[in-house]
Order: sequence, then structure tokens, then C-alpha cells
Amino acid sequence: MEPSLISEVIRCANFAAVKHKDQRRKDQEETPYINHPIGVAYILTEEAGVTDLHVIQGALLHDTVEDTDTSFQEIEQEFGPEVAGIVREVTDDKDLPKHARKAAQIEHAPHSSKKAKLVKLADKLYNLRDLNRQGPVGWSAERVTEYFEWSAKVVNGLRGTSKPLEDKLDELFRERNIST
Ligand SMILES: Nc1nc2c(ncn2[C@@H]2O[C@H](COP(=O)(O)OP(=O)(O)O)[C@@H](OP(=O)(O)OP(=O)(O)O)[C@H]2O)c(=O)[nH]1
Repeated sequence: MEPSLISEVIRCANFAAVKHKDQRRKDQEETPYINHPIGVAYILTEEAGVTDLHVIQGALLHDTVEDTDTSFQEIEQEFGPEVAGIVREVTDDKDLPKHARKAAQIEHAPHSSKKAKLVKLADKLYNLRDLNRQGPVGWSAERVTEYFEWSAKVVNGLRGTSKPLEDKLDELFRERNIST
């Protein structure tokens, strides 16, 4: 890896860390939220063999607009239009009621770019592994099952993107007898 790529990845990780600094995951330990975007980027490099800088930056930034005061314009200024485009594709419209937001993910998945699909697959894999490890505080077994079932529908719209990630997701769905 060239030094300029290393510094771009670190600049991006630092931007995400600053933006998510006050946010925690919903688990018992209140894990720092930044563990999630870094973990999603790590799944892409380590398990999917991704070397595309923009995909890694998209993964690191994927929740900044949805969950912090970051704007798409700010991401475009800092990291360029392609990264901003990936983040836009994976950002839920928080103005929509929850059921419409969830339905929109299923609907939009097949029409996403390959780069956005990679980020989405790794995001789902991270969250489902997290649920297997320890669910968010207050989630019932039914809610966990519903999240798995909904995720399987989103993943079905992302297929043909990364065999290693899809195989690992399918294994998680198989373990819970969720048909895909
Ligand atoms: N499994 C797990 N998830 C956690 C935890 N902390 C935060 N989350 C986030 O919670 C969201 C899923 O919770 P929901 O109740 O279904 O969705 P909501 O927060 O958007 O209403 C996911 O975000 P999202 O951006 O909405 O992702 P997704 O729903 O698009 O997959 C996930 O990243 C945790 O400790 N464990």
C-alpha cells in the first residue's frame, strides 16, 4: 500500500471517530460506536479481499450522515463525490417511519451500485454477528429473529456481489432456519 493510501484511510477513520465520539452501541457494555464502522471496513479488507479505497472509506463513513451531524456535502468536500455517493446509497432516510425505512432497504438493495452493495453486505454481517454475540439491551428473541428475517430479504437483493460475504451470511441464516 502506498503511503498516500494509508494516510487517506487514517484521515477517514479519524473523521469517523470524531463524528461518532459521543455515540455508543446498544449492547450491555455500551461499546463505542466507532467499533462498528471500523469492523465493517475490516470485514471488507480481511474477509472479502476488498482493496478499493473508496469502498473502505464508504464503510468507515457509512453511518456518519444517518447518526451524526455530518452532511453529504461535507463528505463530498472531504472525500470526493464517489465516497459521498456510496454513503448516500447506504444511508436510511430517518424522516421515514421505521417500517417504511426497513421496506426501503429491501426495495433499494437490488438497484444499488456494486460498491454500496459491498458496504451493505459487510454491515449486515457485522450486525448479525453482533446479535449472535449479545443482542442490544431490551431486544426480545422475537425482535432478534425479525431482524434476521428482514436482513435475509435485504441480502437477497445484494447477491452476486461477494461470494465470501454471502456464504458467511447464508451460514448465519441457515443456523436460524431462515429461508433465503
Ligand atoms: N446488532 C446490534 N445492532 C446495533 C447495536 N447498537 C446499534 N445497533 C444498530 O441498530 C440498528 C438496528 O436496530 P433497529 O431497531 O432495527 O433499527 P433502528 O435503530 O434504525 O430503528 C442497526 O443500525 P442500522 O443503521 O439501522 O442498520 P440496519 O438496520 O440498516 O442493518 C445497528 O447498527 C448493537 O449493539 N447490536
